[in-house]
Amino acid sequence: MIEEAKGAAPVAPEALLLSVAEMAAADRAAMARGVAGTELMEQAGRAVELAIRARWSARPTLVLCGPGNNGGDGFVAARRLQAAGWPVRLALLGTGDGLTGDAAHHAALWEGPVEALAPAGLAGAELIVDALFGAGLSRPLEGAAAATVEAANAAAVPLVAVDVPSGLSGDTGAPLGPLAAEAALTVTFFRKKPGHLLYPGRRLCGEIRLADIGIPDSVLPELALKAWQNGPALWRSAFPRRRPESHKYDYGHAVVAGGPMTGAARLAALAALRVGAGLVSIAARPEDRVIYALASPSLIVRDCAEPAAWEALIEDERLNALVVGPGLGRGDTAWQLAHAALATGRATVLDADAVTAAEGRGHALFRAVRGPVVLTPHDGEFRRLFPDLEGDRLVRARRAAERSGCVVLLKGADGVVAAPDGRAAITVNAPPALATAGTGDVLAGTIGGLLAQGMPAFEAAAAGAWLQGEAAALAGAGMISQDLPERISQVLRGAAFS
Ligand SMILES: NC(=O)C1=CN([C@@H]2O[C@H](COP(=O)(O)OP(=O)(O)OC[C@H]3O[C@@H](n4cnc5c(N)ncnc54)[C@H](O)[C@@H]3O)[C@@H](O)[C@H]2O)[C@H](O)CC1
Ligand SMILES: [K+]
Repeated sequence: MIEEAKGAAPVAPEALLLSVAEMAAADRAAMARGVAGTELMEQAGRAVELAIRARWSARPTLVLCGPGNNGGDGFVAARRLQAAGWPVRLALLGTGDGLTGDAAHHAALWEGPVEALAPAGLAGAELIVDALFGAGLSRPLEGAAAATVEAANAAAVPLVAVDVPSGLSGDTGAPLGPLAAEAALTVTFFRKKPGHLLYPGRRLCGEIRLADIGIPDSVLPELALKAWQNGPALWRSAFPRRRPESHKYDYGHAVVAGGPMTGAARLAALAALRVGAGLVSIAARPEDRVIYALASPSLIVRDCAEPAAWEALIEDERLNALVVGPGLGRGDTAWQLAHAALATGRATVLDADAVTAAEGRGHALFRAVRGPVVLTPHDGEFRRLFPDLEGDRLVRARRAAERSGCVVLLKGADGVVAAPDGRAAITVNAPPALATAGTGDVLAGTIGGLLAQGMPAFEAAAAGAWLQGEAAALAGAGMISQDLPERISQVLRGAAFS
């Protein structure tokens, strides 16, 4: 289990996400260590200049500066682009009286004219730099700022956002109000924010470039450090290692509760096998026995005609990971099987029909949680299980995890894995092809297979979500869910961590 404690060396420091408030704390901590604010700003503006010059050749550029430090970055970028020979104009929101400190310092270094910010000013620009608002945005865009951003979005001119597209919340990835800039490129600093990865923010940012501006990583232990961009760095140390001297019992025994939709349970079981579970069983109704037996000679089919048989079956503690939900169908069976699984206190994945069966009675389910449980709802299932939770996906997933005592994987293109202790990971590698029937079954089985091998629940859910994305990318656009289990093996064969 990755234990996070303030002051501890952070896990996967390069994948950490900082909230807007944590970023400001990092800035302050850097300055407390003697890094000058004007130097941070110079480096931020330099990062913007270099990112622009790496992608575009010199062209008439208009830099839009806001009244604060985001604007200060814009002044630096404008000055540096001009020094590199670019034709640069600068337009400022307001009179500039509000510019203080670092921003005033850099505004004074700008030798060109300062225009008043207005939509008409966009005429002739072939590149726009949006340095209006960043971390300090506190209300919807209005007045000249709103009109100019609206005109910029309508113009067929690439826009480069400084830190975050103006109008967008760096924490939620949602615009504050009806309007946010649409960027071709966003240059941000020190660490990404959740808003860079959560939709629509991920789309509005365009390409994201992360720049080091001189804030030392040594400031990190002072910060909360509970959110990451999902990737192997976050859970590699907890990933099952294949050892030559091991035998299959070392890799656990996952059991999937089979139901009338046999395809779903087969997908889940095959995924558990492919991700390396030592043994995988399917608890099958007699009438489905042959179908499951034909799915793969590696699958063990156990007769399980009704919930009482399931309860008897899972008394066997060698079955150390239980997957309940895929293919069970709506109705009370899923609820009974889920409760029996939770009562064992063993690692359990509740997916699809098991999540839906808890609709309106989540508390009864959560009270039954005794051991590591991973819930894998999509948006609709989540809303039915946690109808009162508001906020962005990161906030809602965290609250659901805290309330349920389970790891919650809120599936989606910006999937969020959240643990009851507040840790969270946002997945960025889910290709659109994943929105296909059956991928949830594969995901549930993959996580079950990792739990069977002893991975802690948060890391297993994060690794499962990431593997799913990589496997889908390998499978390509025409992917169907049954391609995925084999592709997961392919990803593992090529991975340095398994
Ligand atoms: N040392 C540092 O902190 C560094 C920060 N960097 C850049 O600074 C911005 C954050 O700057 P800040 O001054 O806190 O806020 P903004 O510039 O984003 O906003 C300015 C100001 O505007 C007011 N405001 C908020 N919303 C609106 C609105 N809708 N309309 C009008 N005015 C609004 C509010 O008072 C804000 O304070 C960060 O994003 C970085 O770009 C450097 O990059 C590194 C050093
Ligand atoms: K901006």
